[in-house]
Amino acid sequence: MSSNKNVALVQEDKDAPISSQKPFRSSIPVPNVQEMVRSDPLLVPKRYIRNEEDMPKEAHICHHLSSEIPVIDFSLLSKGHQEELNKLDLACKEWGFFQMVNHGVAPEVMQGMKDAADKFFELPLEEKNKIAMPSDHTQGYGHVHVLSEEQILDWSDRLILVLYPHRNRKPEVWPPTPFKEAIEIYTSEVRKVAQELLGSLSSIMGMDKDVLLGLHQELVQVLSVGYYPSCSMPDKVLGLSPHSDMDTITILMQDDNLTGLQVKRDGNWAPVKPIPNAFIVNIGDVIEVWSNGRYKSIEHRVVTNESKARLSHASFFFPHEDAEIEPFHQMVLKSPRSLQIYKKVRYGDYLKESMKMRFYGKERIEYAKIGS
Ligand SMILES: O=C(O)CCC(=O)C(=O)O
Ligand SMILES: [Fe+2]
Repeated sequence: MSSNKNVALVQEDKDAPISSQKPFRSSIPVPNVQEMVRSDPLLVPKRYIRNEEDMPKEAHICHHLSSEIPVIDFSLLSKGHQEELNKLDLACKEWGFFQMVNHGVAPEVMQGMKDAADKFFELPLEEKNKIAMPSDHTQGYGHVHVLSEEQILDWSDRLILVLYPHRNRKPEVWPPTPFKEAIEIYTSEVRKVAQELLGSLSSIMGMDKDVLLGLHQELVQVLSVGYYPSCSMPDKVLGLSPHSDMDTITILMQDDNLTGLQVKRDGNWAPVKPIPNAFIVNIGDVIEVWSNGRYKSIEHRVVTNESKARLSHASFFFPHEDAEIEPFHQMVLKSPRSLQIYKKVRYGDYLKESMKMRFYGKERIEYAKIGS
């Protein structure tokens, strides 16, 4: 693991607000992967080759587990069906991941977003670079989480935009119409789903539906459209390093025909096979803390393939930086020996500490553990 060190070589601006303007820390510049593949489809520079233990080896991929990833019916959840709420509880406890069907977002809205994103990523590099991520924040087209020259790089490029709050938007790095419109329509629909889902999560944690959303103070929303080019050596690289999400929940729209996302399960990896038009939802670190570890923010990663590029659309939902995150009393009581595992953290501090660390595995949540 020597070349993926937990070090930050970039200068840190200690006084800069960690606000949602900086959902991630500024990255050092790295090559555009799509362009690299376009100019030489066989080239895989050394910087992308994983250490032995991270290479996506077939022996560690449990295809049979894909069908066990829970499927939750959102329409039943929002009607308060107890059986579906029990399924949600189990899914968050056992998997931290589930597919969500009947979420109410129209297929045309989803397709509109996918088509517009496809068109954007097909544009020549100089066109896409008109909205390139600048060095002083992390919105726009580029890369995030690259903290050192030694870091092993992900086989992907992405477009990252803050949607809410509006005051944190950076209009200068938004793509032009019609992609812009597709983003507005799609993300506002996903926001409604997220708010409703927070209601269900609030219920299964023994609270009134609106409590969890209220505790966010402001529901910060970030979109990350990931482009994972094909790779001539898919068993040597990763599209995205293993990580857990540091948000409350993530709602992902993936390609209906390509599997790339894998979820960690008992030390192995379960591919998330797309169900057409379903969303994939995962629990982030914030819910893990609030639930005192009952619900898990599970590690996941993205693998590439030899023949096709894959696009994914991740919507991250975060609390306001001033929100205080602490295990709910009733969740502590439900824990083995009623032991509280996590302490109270201000979310902005959690983000700040997390971003000093490498984007890898589940190490970042250690900061919120009692005794750390
Ligand atoms: O692209 C994917 O399937 C997953 C993306 C993801 O995990 C992330 O952006 O945090
Ligand atoms: Fe993720």
